[in-house]
Amino acid sequence: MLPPPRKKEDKTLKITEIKTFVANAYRTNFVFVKLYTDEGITGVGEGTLEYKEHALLGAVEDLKGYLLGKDPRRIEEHVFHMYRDSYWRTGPVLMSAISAVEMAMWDITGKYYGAPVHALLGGPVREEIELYANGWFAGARKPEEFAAKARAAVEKGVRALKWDPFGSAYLTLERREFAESIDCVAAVRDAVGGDVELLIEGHGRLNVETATRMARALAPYGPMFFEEPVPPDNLDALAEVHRRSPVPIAAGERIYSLAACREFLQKGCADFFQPDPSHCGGILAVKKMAAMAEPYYVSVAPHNPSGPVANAACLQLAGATINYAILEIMLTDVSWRRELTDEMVEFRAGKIHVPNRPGLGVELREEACRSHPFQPVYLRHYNGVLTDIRPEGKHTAYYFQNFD
Ligand SMILES: O=C(O)[C@H](O)[C@@H](O)[C@H](O)[C@H](O)CO
Repeated sequence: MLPPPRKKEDKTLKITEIKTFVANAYRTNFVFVKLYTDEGITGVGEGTLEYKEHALLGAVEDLKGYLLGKDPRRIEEHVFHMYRDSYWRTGPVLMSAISAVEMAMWDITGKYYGAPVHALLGGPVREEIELYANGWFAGARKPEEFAAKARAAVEKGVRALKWDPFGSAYLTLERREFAESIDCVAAVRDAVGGDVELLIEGHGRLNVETATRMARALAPYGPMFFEEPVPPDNLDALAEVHRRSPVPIAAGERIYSLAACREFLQKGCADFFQPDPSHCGGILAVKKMAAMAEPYYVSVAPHNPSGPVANAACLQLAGATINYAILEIMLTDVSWRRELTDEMVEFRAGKIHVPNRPGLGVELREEACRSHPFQPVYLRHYNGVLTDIRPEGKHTAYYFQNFD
């Protein structure tokens, strides 16, 4: 229930300062945005966009002229203006900047009204959400290594595992590469048994024919979905694979506008739609996209491999979105992830609790962010070092506070 407005509702609340923080992490640098107001309430957002951190910081800088002095509770209005008045609209950089400040405005609004964001978004619809793990495989290269790491994650209570078994392939797979990918899936299925969900990540790498053949070869292993089977720039190709695939298809992390969402849904591209609240325009954009997906009977499973603020936004969306299917969680990160915020993720029996703290429920520790400055990270999907992006020993199993 929405709490009654506070007495000073008529008072203006103004954004007085906008700061950005970049903190180096496991597979990326987290990019956080913090908004300050004249009432002393602050809000945090995250636009983490690996390989484009500097461009993102510049895009946030460009939004300052519009945002400073504005009331952060007028979220829809501000997003409309930041989007329309950019003229060169959409694209991951601009949309991630808008997303980060949008999230921070939700955080402030929730704190102002003393309510968690999901209570202001039409929720709650659930108190906890099923998760699937990403990053559980860090360091594995051979099928038996993936199998051992999968077994370890399942022993910790994880019930769904995502990974990319396609090595350095792009567009086509040689006969040997094709067989190795399937061997890896078979080894993991064999290790975890029939009750655990397997989610196969394609990172947009195959052509229609190869992806279709792969989908058919994956079918005996019963994956929950095959993600981004083809590159993201041809939705007709994706729809074609979806029509011909015997297994469910997921995609959408590289959809940045309601217009692209419309095309994605109308063309029948997937069973699971994966907009990212750090890239598609923010929390309300995901909520709108989820509503657009509802009459197509498409579920949303937002892309969420980034940092603690993005994760908090996804959790709030999960709490208020009826067709939110499953929450992505990175099981591996740097050991200092826990220092960067006061993130408190309650994990129990394969599910995560939706937090009830006002706003997004997570605070940035500015000093800790400053002690882990930017370091370049490089895309590794097509160069054969998919699973090991830091020198051996630098990544750590990032298990949530009460991961048992
Ligand atoms: O579905 C996912 O979680 C993503 O695709 C991630 O794997 C990264 O965003 C991608 O690797 C780009 O760095």
